Amino acid sequence: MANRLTPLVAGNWKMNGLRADLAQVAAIRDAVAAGAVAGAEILVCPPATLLAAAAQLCAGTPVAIGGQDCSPDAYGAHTGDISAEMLKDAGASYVIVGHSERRIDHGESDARVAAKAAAALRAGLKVILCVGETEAERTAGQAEARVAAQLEQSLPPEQAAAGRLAVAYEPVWAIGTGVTPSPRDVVAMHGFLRQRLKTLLTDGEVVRLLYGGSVKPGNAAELLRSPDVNGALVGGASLKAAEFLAIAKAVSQH
Ligand SMILES: O=C(CO)COP(=O)(O)O
Repeated sequence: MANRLTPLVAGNWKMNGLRADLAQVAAIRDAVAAGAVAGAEILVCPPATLLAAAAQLCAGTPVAIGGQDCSPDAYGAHTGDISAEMLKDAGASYVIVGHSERRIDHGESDARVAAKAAAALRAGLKVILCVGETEAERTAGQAEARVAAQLEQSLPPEQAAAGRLAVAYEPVWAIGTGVTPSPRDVVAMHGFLRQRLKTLLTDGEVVRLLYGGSVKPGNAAELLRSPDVNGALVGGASLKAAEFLAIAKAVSQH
């Protein structure tokens, strides 16, 4: 049975954006409020410095704001870290955990990612959990095994996750490179992830599966049209409202 889940189109600004760029958030908000992307849920994840201001701009509108990471701890002596409670307090409703840039740059293990996801759910946030293989793993024929292991080991506890979990498939080699898997490969991996999710979670059928990695206005419709692709996690192309909205339109119309 094919899923017909409301697609989620999420922008991950990564370490980009100064206060002047809040104009992009306002432009996204205005277009969404005017009905430009009816049929898709829109989320912007700015850097932590802009989160409260972005949330204020979007308060009372359908545009959600999210964090890009959170601590597994609620508070305490963890210099530089931000807790899920703080994100929530600043106006976030989502947080991304387990992005490959965090796994690689900060040595985050699957267990730590699972603890972050659990902390986010405890704080009342929704979670986008990222998984994805490296180029070497794909070349070695280990893409599915790698992604399955990451999924299993970084999932938060099932009860907490119900209705509040999305999984993003982001092949590391497709992030920021302009190279994407073929639409066929995306369909195959998402189908595989759907089966794994159904085995692991009672509501695995309705967990949204996002694709991320060099999504652009020109390839969004083709990459995202499979029933098991329930949205996108967009990096570089989410920094400009016009590009992000073009992707969201392509997703909402398929
Ligand atoms: O990592 C990504 C989103 O989280 C994808 O980034 P790009 O869209 O810039 O390839």
